[in-house]
Amino acid sequence: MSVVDSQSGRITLSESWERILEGEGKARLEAALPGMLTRQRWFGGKARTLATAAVVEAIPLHLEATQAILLFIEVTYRDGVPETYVLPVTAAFGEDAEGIAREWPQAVLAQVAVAEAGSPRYGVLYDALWQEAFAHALLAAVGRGGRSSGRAGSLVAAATAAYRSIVPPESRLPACVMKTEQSNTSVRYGDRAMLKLYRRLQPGSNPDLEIGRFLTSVSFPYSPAVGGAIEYVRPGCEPMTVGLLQAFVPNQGDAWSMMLKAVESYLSRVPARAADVDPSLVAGGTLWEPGEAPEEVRQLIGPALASAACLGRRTGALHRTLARSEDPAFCPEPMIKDYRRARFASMARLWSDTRLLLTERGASLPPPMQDEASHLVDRGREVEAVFRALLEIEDAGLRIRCHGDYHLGQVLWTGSDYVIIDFEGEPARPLRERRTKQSPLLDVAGMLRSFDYAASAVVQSRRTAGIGFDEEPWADCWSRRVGAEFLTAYRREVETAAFWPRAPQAAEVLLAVHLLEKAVYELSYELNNRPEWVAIPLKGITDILNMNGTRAAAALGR
Ligand SMILES: Nc1ncnc2c1ncn2[C@@H]1O[C@H](COP(=O)(O)OP(=O)(O)O)[C@@H](O)[C@H]1O
Ligand SMILES: O=P(O)(O)O[C@H]1O[C@H](CO)[C@@H](O[C@H]2O[C@H](CO)[C@@H](O)[C@H](O)[C@H]2O)[C@H](O)[C@H]1O
Repeated sequence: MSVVDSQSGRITLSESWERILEGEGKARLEAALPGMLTRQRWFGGKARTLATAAVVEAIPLHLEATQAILLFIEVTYRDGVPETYVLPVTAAFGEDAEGIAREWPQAVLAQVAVAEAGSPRYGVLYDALWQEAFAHALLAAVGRGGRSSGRAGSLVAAATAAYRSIVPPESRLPACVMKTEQSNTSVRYGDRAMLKLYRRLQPGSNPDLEIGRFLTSVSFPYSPAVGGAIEYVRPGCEPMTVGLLQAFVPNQGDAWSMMLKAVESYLSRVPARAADVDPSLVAGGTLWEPGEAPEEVRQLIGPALASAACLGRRTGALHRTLARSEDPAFCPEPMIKDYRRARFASMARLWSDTRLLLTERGASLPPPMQDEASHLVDRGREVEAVFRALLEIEDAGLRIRCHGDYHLGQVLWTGSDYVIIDFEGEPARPLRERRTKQSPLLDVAGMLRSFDYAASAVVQSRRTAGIGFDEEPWADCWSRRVGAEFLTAYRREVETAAFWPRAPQAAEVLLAVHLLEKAVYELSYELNNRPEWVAIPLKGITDILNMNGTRAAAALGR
């Protein structure tokens, strides 16, 4: 039984802390949850007005010598649909508790006291992933397999055949929460394994697990092997993915940080050579028809060209592999009219929501951007016409399972090759949508936008720091040439695949449609998350609207 001290808010328990949800403790925990959730990087509801947070499932976990409770928390907002978040909690007392409150204050949920004969023990209830013993016990539970029951369903842990090659037997690898956490939280076990706990629970398998498990089963060399999963199962419902164990890939950083360095070094070399390079060479070539890059430009850009080509080949290999499966969840499907209609509707919705957001927030943007924003709002019909090309296109190839949120941050550089990670799809979309088969040009467009982001982000930060001259044409040249290298290598890899559209113009039009969709998504992402970066997709959209493929798409859609 638990009671709450009304002054301190501390929850006092007469026996074990595990009885925290009995008596007054549950309401106290639920009152503490909003504050804790909004402090977390992984909490996706920060931009919404939170109304309530309620514990809707509690699964006691007695793993090895550790005790934890896995909580499912239903969060409701003033508007819109509720969300469910996953939070494993455990307790620490005395000096351990003080250490946790000092080092990881964001992990603490509530103050507790357990009444023991005579003097109470004071402690904290906190996110169990930060407890090394729990992290070890969870890893072992995946390897062993097992089930723990909650009120409505059970948590099931299971290993794949790859577990043994990932986790050395009888080992105790140092475990720690990774600082790079984003929408989820991952625990790293030495240089061998990584356990990712998904924070938002949604019905159905997470594509990260589904795609990862498939790629592991065919020994795909350019993604981390999946060693197991933790799922929540309930009679009559699809399992929900709670955790994913995968091989840790020792790496020298992601392709995003590599490309930022490459752009920085390119731009710093330009002034010394600019006078020798004919301006038409800087502006020449297109993404789709780049022609041979002039030697002066190749030399200036340097090794980023070969890196982009390698990434293009790996992306092609990923798509060919994903399209090879006969499993109904993977096997390619024709782009029938109904699918294209649904995609057009989703793109048109994205555009009208983003356009509204841009109109609302436009006035708070810096003045030069306000003009750009209003020009874009005026070009609304043109944007819609490009998306409408999807309805008219005759040969769109096949749709396949894709990465879904492909950008330079989703690729790790091992020192000798690229490894593709995070097959979760765009975190804001429902799982069902993320598992839908799409045109492979969705991923291609994602990566091409990312090259453009890298170039623009460096120009923007150099401009803010007062470095350099008018670097934009040079940055555009970098992103077009590096992007074209990626695209050419990718096309070479997939041109004989059944999913690739046979008519070259169809592929070019499809690419334009997906580039525009991604850039509109980015505009909405930046307006909501990083207003200082809004200029990047704004310029991106204008550039995309001027591409030949986009003009052809708009003509088709009019
Ligand atoms: N298998 C892996 N090996 C090594 N590092 C990884 C691995 N998977 C992810 N990471 C690192 O963790 C970060 C976050 O991983 P990611 O899967 O993108 O998480 P999230 O879904 O939370 O965005 C990555 O940017 C990368 O630095
Ligand atoms: O990595 P996530 O799954 O969290 O993806 C989201 O955040 C990304 C930003 O971290 C965002 O990507 C955009 O910014 C990147 C640079 O930070 C850039 O490389 C990408 O091209 C650009 O789209 C992504 O869109 C979003 O879903």
